[in-house]
Amino acid sequence: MFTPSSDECHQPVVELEHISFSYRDQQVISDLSFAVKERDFVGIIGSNGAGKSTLLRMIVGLLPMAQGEIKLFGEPIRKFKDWERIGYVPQKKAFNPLFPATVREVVLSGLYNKKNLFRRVSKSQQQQCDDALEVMGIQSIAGKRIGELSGGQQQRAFLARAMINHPDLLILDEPTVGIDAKTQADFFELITHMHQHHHMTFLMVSHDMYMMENYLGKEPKQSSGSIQFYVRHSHEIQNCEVRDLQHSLS
Ligand SMILES: Nc1ncnc2c1ncn2[C@@H]1O[C@H](COP(=O)(O)OP(=O)(O)OP(=O)(O)O)[C@@H](O)[C@H]1O
Repeated sequence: MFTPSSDECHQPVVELEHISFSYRDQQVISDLSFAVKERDFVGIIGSNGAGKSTLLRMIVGLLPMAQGEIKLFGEPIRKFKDWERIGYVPQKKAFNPLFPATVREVVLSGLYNKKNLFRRVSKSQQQQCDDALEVMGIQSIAGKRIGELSGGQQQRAFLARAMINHPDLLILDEPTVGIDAKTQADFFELITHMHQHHHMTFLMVSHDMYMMENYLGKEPKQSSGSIQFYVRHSHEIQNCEVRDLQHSLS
């Protein structure tokens, strides 16, 4: 009987095909191809200015692609509409600490898109918000102003915001910058737990080599320019031949 290999039995979530990008005359990304598959944890490292944030911003549709093709869940990005399937936590420097919103409001804003910006928040949406706050362990600070929180608490709030729609893919841009070592370790434990137990796919930029090597191994799977991709599959992926065998027997 044919049993697909772990690489074959999980669908691509993000496909980058010969991507190039320039800011005016500065070429930042050149002919990059890479695929993130279901339930991968992909860590991206690279020197300052290598183009990591630019790449993530292209993937979430914030920057137009100059050349090449990006597919999300198998669909070309220009046709893709299912943005709820993707949670994105941008770099912290993109956040204005004077922003006058509470943690609850920030988390709820993850539900809004252009269509429902002015709708009242329903009971079930409040429940979704409570669930996200609970998963991140920040229910007790839901009423606090986001700007008053510590860096680690803010990161949890932004993660809860990205999680509120139960995304299949979570994209994180340097999520632990500016937070202490203990909080960083807790944060990594939280996201690796989510990777192993919540069947999610992760794409994360980080300068934290210790975490990368610890969770993703010492060798990058691929390098492109000065960007390197480290990959780990979740346990479910390693066992997917078994899963498929069980499916075919049931
Ligand atoms: N809006 C912009 N306009 C012009 N140039 C930009 C813009 N944003 C980034 N750049 C330049 O593009 C290059 C790549 O930037 P990017 O932020 O993607 O790098 P990075 O790998 O994420 O860096 P870091 O590790 O420092 O966050 C840098 O040289 C940067 O100065």
